[in-house]
Amino acid sequence: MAMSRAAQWLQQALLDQCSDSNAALQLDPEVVSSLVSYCEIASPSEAQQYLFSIVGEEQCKDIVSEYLRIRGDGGPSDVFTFHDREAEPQSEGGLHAYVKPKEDEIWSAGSKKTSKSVKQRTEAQGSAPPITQAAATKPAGSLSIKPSKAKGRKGGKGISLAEAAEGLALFPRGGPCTCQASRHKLINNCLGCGKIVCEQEGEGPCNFCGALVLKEGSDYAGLEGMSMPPANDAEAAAQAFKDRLVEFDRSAAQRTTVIDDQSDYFEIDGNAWLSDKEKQLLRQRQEEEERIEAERRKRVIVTIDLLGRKVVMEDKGDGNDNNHHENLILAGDSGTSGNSGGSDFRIKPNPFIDNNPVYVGPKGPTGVKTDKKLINHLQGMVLDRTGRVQHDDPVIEAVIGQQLGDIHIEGETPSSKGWVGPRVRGTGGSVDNDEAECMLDNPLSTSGSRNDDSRQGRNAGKKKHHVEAVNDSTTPKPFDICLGNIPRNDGKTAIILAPSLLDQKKAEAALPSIWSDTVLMPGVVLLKGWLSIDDQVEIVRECRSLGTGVGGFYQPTFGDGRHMRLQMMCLGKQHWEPTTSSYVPRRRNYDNASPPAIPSKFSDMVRRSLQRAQDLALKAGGHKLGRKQVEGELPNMEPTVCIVNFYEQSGALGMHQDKDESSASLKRGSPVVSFSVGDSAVFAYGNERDPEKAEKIALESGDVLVFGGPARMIYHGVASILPKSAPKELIEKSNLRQGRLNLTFREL
Ligand SMILES: O=C(O)CCC(=O)C(=O)O
Ligand SMILES: [Fe+2]
Repeated sequence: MAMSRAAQWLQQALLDQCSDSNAALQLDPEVVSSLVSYCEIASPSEAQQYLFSIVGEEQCKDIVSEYLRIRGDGGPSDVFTFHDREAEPQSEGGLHAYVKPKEDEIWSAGSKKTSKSVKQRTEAQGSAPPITQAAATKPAGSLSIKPSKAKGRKGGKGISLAEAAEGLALFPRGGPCTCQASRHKLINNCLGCGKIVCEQEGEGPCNFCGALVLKEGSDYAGLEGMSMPPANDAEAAAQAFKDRLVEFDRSAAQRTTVIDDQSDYFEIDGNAWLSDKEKQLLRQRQEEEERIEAERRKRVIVTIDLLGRKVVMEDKGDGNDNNHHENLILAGDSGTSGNSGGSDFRIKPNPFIDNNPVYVGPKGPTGVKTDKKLINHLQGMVLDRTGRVQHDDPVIEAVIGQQLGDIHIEGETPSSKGWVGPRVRGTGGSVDNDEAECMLDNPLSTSGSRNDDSRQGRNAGKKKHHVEAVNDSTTPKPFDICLGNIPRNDGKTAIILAPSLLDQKKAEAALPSIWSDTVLMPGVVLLKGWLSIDDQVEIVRECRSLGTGVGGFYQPTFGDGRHMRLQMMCLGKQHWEPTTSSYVPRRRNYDNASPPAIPSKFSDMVRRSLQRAQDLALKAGGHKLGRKQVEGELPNMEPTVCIVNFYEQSGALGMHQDKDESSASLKRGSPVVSFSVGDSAVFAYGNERDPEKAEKIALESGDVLVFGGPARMIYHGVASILPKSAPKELIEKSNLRQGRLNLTFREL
């Protein structure tokens, strides 16, 4: 092949240099011609690089630049050095040339002897530089070489990555180091021999075995982005799978979270993995948590429902926060709808209690139909109240008497069962909890306690018959109408409050002032203060004694399970049973006890008072006409039954007729004689069931009311009790607790 002008020039220049006996370069002509022929097929940069590494940069810099200039590939200013590799142009024809070392060549990485050894070998063997045609004709772009990091190195050669990977190439970098990455940073372990390569040694072939050692993510020798596109789908899938595995492995540590709660919470002191500081921190945390828990236990949450007249407190006994009463959220009375389920919520439920107060508006509790004519208890006389008879007057006294400061709520629930509730100064005893559950007894409502038109109770629904033996230990201790040992109930926490003071004052103010005996209507006579204080004290003593004995006071329940808002006992021949609204010899609904006899003193008082009432009735217009009953007349009556009621402050009795006595007695108009002792009551009576249409009077302690004859079937009821209205003397002498004692005598 004919040599180009540039090649001829190069050959001559090199020979001339070698012919100089002083020159460092001593090559024989054959070697020179091999060099030239390689340069001819190499790209300018490769030719330059090649010449620099064989001949030496210093020695042939000028020759190379002139050669390239003649080749037309750049003049002296275009001379390439290792520094300029980034700007390396494509070789002519897109060919890359590279130098493949002979198999027996040992390349010492980073050794400056490289060019020399090649030179020496070349000299010794007189052979051409190692150029293979195959490599020389490798297609462009198949491999590219990025600039070496060992900038400024003299010598070096173009290599393929395949060579580099095999550890055959020389990579310029720092000198050998034996620190094993203890002094310098770690590059990596050699995958060939395991040598630890440090930064001092740098990336490149391992100094020991020659295998390529690279940093993770290295772009050394252009590895970055050099990956070949997958040849086919299978390869692509395999590569993707490999990448996924590698990524999974790489991020394994981040994914794995170890929660050592044993050492976090339970084992502090003996934990070998914790430092002293960590132990201290954990101890502090534990103490803080224990403190918060102790405070939580001490906290007592009390809901005072002024509208619903109730006090309800958290029962923490079972340790469960049973918050399943969200449907019982208290609603304020909007004044129009009275819809307790409306959006007009005023009081949030106490989340800790089972018995959240339920607001019952004029329409009654949600889902319960009540008479729409029920009287709004906030207007005048309290006729429409919700609640039950209760045993809790001390706390009511405190609340009503605005002595809230007197209530000492004890910090902790002493037992898991009941709340040892508010204690009131001076009473010494705990406040009873209300055992009743019914919220529906609307006093004076037509569907009230003594429902329908008489003492005929609702037979429908569940009946709570208590037919156990009288002395059954499950029977609660009878109610004591006098202060002293107050019997406890079953630990439920709802307490029904009496009407607010405002309500009571309004009710009182609305009542007519009656100072003397009066015929209220034909057949209804009020004997004002007829019972002397001594009589009253006697009545209290007898009732207390009978009431706490067998067949004594109990809180009756209607057939539908509702409780009456009073304590009751019957005296005489029969027991009136609210579940059936009938007279029975024994109270099957409760403890099977038979009623105690009516004390003769009582019967005597009845006879005398009735006599007085009859006289008044006659004077008022009633008179006898032969055997014919005349309007206003009150017939005689020998009491065979007495119903004794004790109303606490929230007690009441709905509008009803007394019509469970014998038909003969009723037909005759046999009068009912009623004694009132203790706190005053707002008593309603009239010819209609509608309490709004009823007359209201105050029945005070000592009053006797007689209704019979033409008024035997009047509707009547107790709207409310006026607290603290009992005569002081009576209280002092009898120790009667707050509330009202009422005895109604009738003939069966
Ligand atoms: O307590 C009252 O004044 C009335 C009692 C009553 O009506 C009854 O027991 O039937
Ligand atoms: Fe009655």
